[in-house]
Amino acid sequence: MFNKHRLESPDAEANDQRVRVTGLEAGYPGRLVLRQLTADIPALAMTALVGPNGSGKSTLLGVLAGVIDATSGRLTYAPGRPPAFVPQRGAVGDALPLTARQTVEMGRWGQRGLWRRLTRHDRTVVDSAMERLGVLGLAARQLGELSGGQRQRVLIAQGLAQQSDLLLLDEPTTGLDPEARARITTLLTDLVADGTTVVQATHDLEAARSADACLLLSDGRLVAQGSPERVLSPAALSRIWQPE
Ligand SMILES: Nc1ncnc2c1ncn2[C@@H]1O[C@H](COP(=O)(O)OP(=O)(O)OP(=O)(O)O)[C@@H](O)[C@H]1O
Repeated sequence: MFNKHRLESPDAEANDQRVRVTGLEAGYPGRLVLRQLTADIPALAMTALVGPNGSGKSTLLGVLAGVIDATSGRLTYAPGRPPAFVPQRGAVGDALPLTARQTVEMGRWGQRGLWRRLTRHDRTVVDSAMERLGVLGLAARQLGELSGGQRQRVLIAQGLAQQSDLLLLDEPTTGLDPEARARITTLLTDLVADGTTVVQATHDLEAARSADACLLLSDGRLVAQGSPERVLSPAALSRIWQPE
């Protein structure tokens, strides 16, 4: 598992990190968001991205996932599969004419290609992902008809179906009831134990405190990284969330 001393050491072996981000600048047309961001994503660990609204968490996830291009800086990935990205459920159109099952099946397109039929193995992976998220019973329902929390679980199942060793999630437990939240938290912990590197943006300080590492962002810059106890100190929290 994750070795905290290694993360804090400037001599950390490159292969302790799943992703190394160096001097990253990224954003949207006409709007630079991430500025000179240098950070490590430790391998085989849970990393929480924390920071106020608009601090750049989703943008950083988008860059790590390869859906937002960096304008400068370097991203170094340890050998592994392409990342699986689970966006915020609000970022996924309600009007898509897809069932829950078809949505999860899209997670297999990376391996299978867009037009090929899914194999028996693909269907087993999809079933198992849906079962783990408790959404098998919703398989035939239209995505747009599901409640927010149900849709969230379907999107996480889609991420799981990609069978990546790097899972990026944007606020995976926001809007879930306590039982569903606990289920996702347990699932993510199990995935890390099984060899997945998990990165989640979250406003849930309890989830962030139980992560192996935290990256604290403010205004597009990295304010701190390391163990949750160090990064989420009362002083840091009051400085970031209650500016003068
Ligand atoms: N598609 C976009 N086009 C232009 N600006 C954007 C876009 N998406 C986000 N931004 C801006 O980028 C900045 C960072 O947004 P981002 O969504 O990365 O923050 P966040 O930390 O994830 O916020 P939240 O906690 O509210 O989800 C914000 O100022 C936001 O307004």
